[in-house]
Formats: sequence, C-alpha cells, structure tokens
Amino acid sequence: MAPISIKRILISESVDPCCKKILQENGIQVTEKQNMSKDDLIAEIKDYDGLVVRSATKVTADVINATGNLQIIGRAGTGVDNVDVDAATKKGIIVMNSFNLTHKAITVAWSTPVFIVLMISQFMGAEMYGKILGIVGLGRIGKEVATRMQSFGMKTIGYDPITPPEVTATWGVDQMSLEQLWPQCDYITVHTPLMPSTAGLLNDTSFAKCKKGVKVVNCARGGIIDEDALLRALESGQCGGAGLDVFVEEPPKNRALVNHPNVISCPHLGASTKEAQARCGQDIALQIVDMVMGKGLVGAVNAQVLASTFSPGSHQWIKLGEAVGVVLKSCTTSKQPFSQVQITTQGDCLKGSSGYMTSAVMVGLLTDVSKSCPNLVNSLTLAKESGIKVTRNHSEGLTQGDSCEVEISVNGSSYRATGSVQGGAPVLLELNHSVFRQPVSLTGNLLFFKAAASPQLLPSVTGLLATAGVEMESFSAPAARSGDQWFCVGLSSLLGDLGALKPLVKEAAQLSV
Ligand SMILES: NC(=O)c1ccc[n+]([C@@H]2O[C@H](COP(=O)([O-])OP(=O)(O)OC[C@H]3O[C@@H](n4cnc5c(N)ncnc54)[C@H](O)[C@@H]3O)[C@@H](O)[C@H]2O)c1
Ligand SMILES: O=C(O)[C@H](O)COP(=O)(O)O
Repeated sequence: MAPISIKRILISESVDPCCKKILQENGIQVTEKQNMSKDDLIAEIKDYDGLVVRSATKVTADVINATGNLQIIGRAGTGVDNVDVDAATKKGIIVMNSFNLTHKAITVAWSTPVFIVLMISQFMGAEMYGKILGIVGLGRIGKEVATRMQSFGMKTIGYDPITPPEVTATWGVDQMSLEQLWPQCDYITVHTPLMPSTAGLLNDTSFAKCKKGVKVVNCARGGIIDEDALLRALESGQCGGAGLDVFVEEPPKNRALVNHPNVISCPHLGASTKEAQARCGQDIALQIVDMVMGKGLVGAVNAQVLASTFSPGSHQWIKLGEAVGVVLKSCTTSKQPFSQVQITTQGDCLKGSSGYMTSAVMVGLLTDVSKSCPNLVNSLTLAKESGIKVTRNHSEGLTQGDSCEVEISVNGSSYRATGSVQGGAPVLLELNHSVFRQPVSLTGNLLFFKAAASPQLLPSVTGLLATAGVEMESFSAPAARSGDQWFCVGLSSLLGDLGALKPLVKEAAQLSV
C-alpha cells in the first residue's frame, strides 16, 4: 500500500500527554484544542491529516464531510459510537481504536462491582452471595466483570450473540437467550457497544420480564438501557436501583435519573484511571506511528482490508490492481457506466489477497468516475452505492502463474484485462482477448488503440506522434495477427487530441499510471 502520510494531527480532547509526545517524536505535528463547538471543529479540521478523540468529540458526518485531507480518526479508547464510521468509510478515512484494551477492561470492570456494592449498601441489607447477575455482552469487559463478581459468590449468567457459550463456560458464565435471562436476574449489567441492535436493549418490555426489584448497571453506553423506561421502572418499583456511568446526553441536562433516590451515577468515569488513560493514549499514538511507518495496521474498525496490505510483497500487486482498473475504465469510457465487475486472482502469491486486490481494482475503475476520491478504504462502498455488483474469486492456477484478471460488464457486453507482477513491476498481459507478445509495463503515459494489424500501422502512428511532438517510448503488439487487436504505445507525454488517431484505429484511449 502507498504509505499513509500523516503530518498534522489534532487532538480534540484531554488525552494522556504521552500520546502527543510519541506522535511528535515521530515527526508528526500535534495541535491540542479542547472543548470546541461543532462549528469550531468543522472550521479547524480542514487543516489536519489525523484526528485523535476520546468519547466527547462528536465526529458526525458534517464534521467528516468538512475534512480536506483527513486520513485517520484515532479513538484513544474503546467505543467509536461518537464517530460516524459509515461517513468516514465513505470518505476513505480509517477509523481506529486502541487495540490493546485489556488494561481498560480491567479498569471498567471495577465500576460494575463498585456500583453493585454501593447499591447494596445504599439500599439496605442484601448479600451478593448467591445472587444472580445477568451480563449482557460477554467481550473483554463482560468477562472481567464475571470473574470479579464470582469472587463475591454471585452466580453469573449471560448473553452474547458472538462469544460462544463453550468459551464463556470456561469463565463461569452460563449463556442463554435474553428471554431466559431476564426473569432470573437479581442484577443486570450491560457491556455491549452502542449500536442499533443494542439501543434500548433493556426497555419497557424487557423490564416487565424481569424480577420485581431487579437492579441494573450501565457502564457501557447511554441508551443501551432505555432511559425513559428505566425511570418508569424505578418509579413503579419494577427496578430497585440503577448504577449509571453513562447517559444518552453527557453531561445529562435531564436530571430525572441522576436525581432519583435509587440511582447512583458517575460522569462517564468508568475508564478514568491514570493507568488506563496512559495506556490508551500510548497505544493509539503507537498504532498511528506504525501505520505511517508502514509497519502494520492494528485497531482499524472500518478498514480491515488494509491490514494485509502492509507486507512488502503486496505493494506492487496493489499498484497492478489499480492500474488494470484504470486501463479497463479508460478503454471503455464511451461504454460506461459498467454494472458488474468480476475479479479473479490466480496463483499462490495472491492466495488470501483477493480482498485488497478487489478494492485496488475498484480504485482504478472508479477514479474520475465517482464524485468521491476512491481509495482502498472506500472503493467497495462507493461501488455498492453506484449499484455495481462486485464479485471475486481465487483459483490456484498452478499452470499460469500469479495473475489478476478483471472482467467488467457494460450493457450485456464484457471487457477484460489481465495483469501480473513481473520483475517487481506491474505488467498487462492481455486486454480484451488481445494477448501482448511482450507484457506491457504499466507505468508512465500509455496509449492503447485497437486496429487491424498491417505493415503501415506502426509507421503511421509513429508519424502522427512525431507531428504532435510526442516520443514513442515503447511499443507492445498483440501476439495474434488477424482481426482487430489491441496495441499499446508508451508515450513521452499524453497526446493533446486523440481524435487525430481516428483515421488509423477503431478505438483509442490514453492514460497515465
Ligand atoms: N464507561 C466507560 O468508560 C467505558 C470504557 C470502556 C468501554 N466502554 C463501553 O463498553 C463496551 C464494551 O467494551 P468491551 O471492551 O468489552 O468491548 P468488546 O468488543 O470486547 O465486547 C463487546 C461484546 O458485546 C457483544 N454484543 C454485541 N451485540 C450484542 C447484543 N445485541 N447483545 C449482547 N451482546 C452483544 C459483542 O459480541 C462483544 O462480545 C464498549 O463498546 C464501550 O461502549 C465504556
Ligand atoms: O469507550 C471508552 O473507551 C470509554 O467509554 C471511555 O471513554 P473516555 O475515553 O471518553 O473516557
């Protein structure tokens, strides 16, 4: 992958100073500006390649669309619900959170026991021993909470759609459906991300299924427990108490929950220990530096395809994919828009690469076609939005070596280009059934034209180029001599007017790679 150049980063919140220090030591200019309004952020963000946030900065679509050259949004922490990840992906911006969150999980996992202990002592005389705790969300924090609460003698049950029951059983959590879980719990704690499927997970209906007097804890995100439903349940006694570290609006303007006598609350302090914050600040800075240095990509939540593009071997293949896309697009310009793209990689070298090759080909095909600027992060999203169906497959191709073949369909007709990497550089092997005698080096200014082979063709084209003041740097002829075939000429500069070629050729396109 082309190195990601990050020269200036804005840190818009109180992130541990080690973050700034690490970035600066690695040659990145850092500006810290806190408490910016949305308008201030929109005005400020234009000048930066990177943004580092915690949970208070709302990186909405408006903010993202106001960016000029933003390449990365780094979250010094876990939750990325304050970032519009879809808008960032569409704009080709990487969203990354701190990868090593074990330390943070340990910090947050203490908030739940603290809330439960406080609720017990505040709401008079109940033992934790033997009580049933329902844990919704059995990831890093859910697991840490389970083991801590077991040490108080609590029985832990839980639900998670992804973490397998046999895994949670090894840390003492018996998994079951939410329908089975709600009526059994004395306490419920939620540890999921906030997303459409978890918003309002505990609502009027689920509270009604719970034991009367159930106590709930939310140290994850405001809104996973519906705040209005919680208030109603507290008022009716269906809920006997709540420990809340997080709110839909922070700080909450509606104080009904905060002021409720059966609620204990904190202003989003679950992860606020010096140790956890230092670790998050350090991790996000190191992750960004590693990415810029081309060492690797970890923690990206929307650009997993990029992770496999950091091996040196992938760079030329990515260039090839983009170049093949540009060639096909240029040679079918008059026939677009295309509706389907089929990418077939072949050979051992490209095993496991079809993800980034697909994205690379789409970058080439969509450049100058899409209004947005396509890159490896957004090209498949842009293709989907344009209604282009993209399919890919890989064959071992023991006989023909490593190659990437791209076929596009336009109004029922298909066009095809096949390329490879030879001698460490991308080359084109075939264009629309014209197999080149010598592979075409995909670099510099290239003129492709389709014509019937004849002894006059080359001198005529050379003469025309000379008249236009353009030198011919290379010439690639097709292997076949009969019928219309594609030729390629390397040029010292692009021709001012392709129309001059019209009397000599059937079709022509020129491009720079
Ligand atoms: N209060 C704080 O300061 C603080 C600090 C850190 C994290 N958090 C919050 O805690 C959340 C969890 O953090 P984590 O590190 O454990 O994340 P994680 O990704 O390790 O675990 C989240 C788990 O939730 C599960 N999940 C997803 N949808 C679910 C659903 N519908 N029902 C049940 N489970 C579901 C996932 O499968 C995953 O196992 C974060 O997303 C963040 O919002 C809050
Ligand atoms: O998701 C997180 O990491 C926590 O909610 C902590 O958020 P904060 O970095 O704003 O304290």
